[in-house]
Amino acid sequence: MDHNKLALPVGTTLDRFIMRKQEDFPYATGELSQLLRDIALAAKIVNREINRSGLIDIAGAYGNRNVQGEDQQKLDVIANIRFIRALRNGGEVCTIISEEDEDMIQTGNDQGKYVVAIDPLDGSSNIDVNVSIGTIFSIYRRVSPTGRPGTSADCLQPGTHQVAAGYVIYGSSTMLVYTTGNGVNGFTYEPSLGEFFLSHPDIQTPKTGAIYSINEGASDTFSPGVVAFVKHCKDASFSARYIGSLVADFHRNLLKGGIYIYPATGKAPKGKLRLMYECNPLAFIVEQAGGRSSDGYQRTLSIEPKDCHARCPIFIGSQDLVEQAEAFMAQETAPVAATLAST
Ligand SMILES: O=P(O)(O)OC[C@H]1O[C@](O)(COP(=O)(O)O)[C@@H](O)[C@@H]1O
Ligand SMILES: [Mg+2]
Ligand SMILES: [Mg+2]
Repeated sequence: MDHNKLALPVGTTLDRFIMRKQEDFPYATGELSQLLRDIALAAKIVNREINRSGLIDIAGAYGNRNVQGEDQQKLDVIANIRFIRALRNGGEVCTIISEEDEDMIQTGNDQGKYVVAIDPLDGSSNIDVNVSIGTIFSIYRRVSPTGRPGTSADCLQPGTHQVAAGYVIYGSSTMLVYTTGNGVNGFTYEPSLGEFFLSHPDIQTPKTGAIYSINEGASDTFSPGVVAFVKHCKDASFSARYIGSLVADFHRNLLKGGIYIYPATGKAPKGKLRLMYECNPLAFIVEQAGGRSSDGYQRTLSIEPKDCHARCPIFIGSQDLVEQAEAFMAQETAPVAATLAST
């Protein structure tokens, strides 16, 4: 598909962009378009809550723990409610997998063709300190359009089956970045007009870069391959950048070139990040932008999810950097020099 078949000008509204892109698909019925609009609507509402979170009493912990064993922040809960409500009211989604809910959420839209996996609020540790946070979503089509919706066959599909994925970053500006498998486009929110406008058409991530993002606080439990790759980055005078909000670290590296790694650690032997609503959607986007994503060995999108909240290590970003990291992982016991020579 020639992504530029319909190169819409910067400043095109998201609504118009969705509508015009739908025309690329003669058999499109508009349901996915409507679903993307529902997500954009919820993002606008959550954006408003985030922007004024310091003024109203929505800062701090909610007092519950989620299925991950994490203390839920009030904004985690508010964002979760807002997105679930928008997806339920929109009517296109039969089942939702949310980071904040242990079980799959059946919306009651039994005719809904889509399953959505969502991280309503990403970067929870940064909520109260005014650092960029986000929302991450992944969309699948039901495998069994008739019959009981939300079966595990519908919900536990590999990332290669995603029909769309994206994220919202609530930062110095608020942006929505998404793909439907035909390139990646970014839209910036203009609050006074209540509209998202095309600001980053057809995003291509640089093939390489000089930024590495990893929480070195856990480095004493990194595997030899990760240790060797981090040393390689330092020897190459790369810049270390780590915000602690996956969406924000990913977005920076997507635009500037770089690699984000959340490896297996002593505390998180399977990695910390969740396959269905963190790793898969960002892997779909980075691949559509010319980058790469794996667990150090296997392509992220081909990993078979065992359950809704399955975790996996992630190495994601510029093609060359991820390949280099994979070479170190493959040769965990080989001397660094030999590994460098072979990459
Ligand atoms: O504090 P750590 O271990 O570096 O983990 C930070 C990572 O955890 C996360 O906060 C996990 O996501 P949630 O905030 O959605 O739970 C990522 O955004 C971030 O990259
Ligand atoms: Mg997250
Ligand atoms: Mg979250």
